Amino acid sequence: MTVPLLDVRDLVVRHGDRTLVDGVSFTVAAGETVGVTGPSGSGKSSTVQAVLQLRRAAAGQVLFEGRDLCALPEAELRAVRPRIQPVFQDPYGSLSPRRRIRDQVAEPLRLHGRWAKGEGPSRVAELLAQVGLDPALGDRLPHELSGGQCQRAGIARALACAPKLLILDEPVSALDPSLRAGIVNLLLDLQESHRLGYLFICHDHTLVRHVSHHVLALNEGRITEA
Ligand SMILES: Nc1ncnc2c1ncn2[C@@H]1O[C@H](COP(=O)(O)OP(=O)(O)OP(=O)(O)O)[C@@H](O)[C@H]1O
Repeated sequence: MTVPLLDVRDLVVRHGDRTLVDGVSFTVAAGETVGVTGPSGSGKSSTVQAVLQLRRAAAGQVLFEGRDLCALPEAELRAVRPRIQPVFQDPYGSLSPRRRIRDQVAEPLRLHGRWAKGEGPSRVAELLAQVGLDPALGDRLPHELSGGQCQRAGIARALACAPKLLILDEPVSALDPSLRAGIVNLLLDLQESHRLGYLFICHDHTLVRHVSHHVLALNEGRITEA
């Protein structure tokens, strides 16, 4: 049996004596999208923060390629982190406002030892082209791009980490409706070409059902429908 990319088992997240996530289990296979919906305050962000190891799980397991991230020593966790990349709602918020797009896409390549001398700049241009951006836009600062272009640049930066799983936290809801389909189609194309797994938080029921292989509905920290 193949090991799922992500296997979340009986996840519990608490804040003080409040239980925010109460025994949530699901899997995401490579190349598959799992949608997460639910009203505000139902535990969607707390769940993905625990998957990203930004929040400590009080109980349960977060198995990524079979290894429990909650139990990994920090040094090993650091090696796994680049494989799980978040894409957030605010396209400008995920980039540094004062650094050129090119440098921000290059940074993960340098950090993770994939900046081959002489090939780095062409790799950045390739990543920008992969997300549908003219590589010349690499010279710009985030505020010189549209929201849609900026979200694409954020996705290029995530791809520079050679991820296997993207955590898409409302990735199109802050965008002008006319730009949303372009980003959704880009994500679908990238999923196919890179066999990426997606955990896709989305309030829009029509969209989440359109793009997801499975949908989890959360309510008060529990899955009410799978
Ligand atoms: N740091 C915190 N301190 C106290 N309560 C928190 C904290 N983080 C989250 N909560 C509470 O936990 C519950 C779940 O919040 P969470 O952000 O996970 O929900 P959500 O489904 O992502 O909501 P939204 O759609 O509004 O982002 C909410 O009642 C929230 O108020």
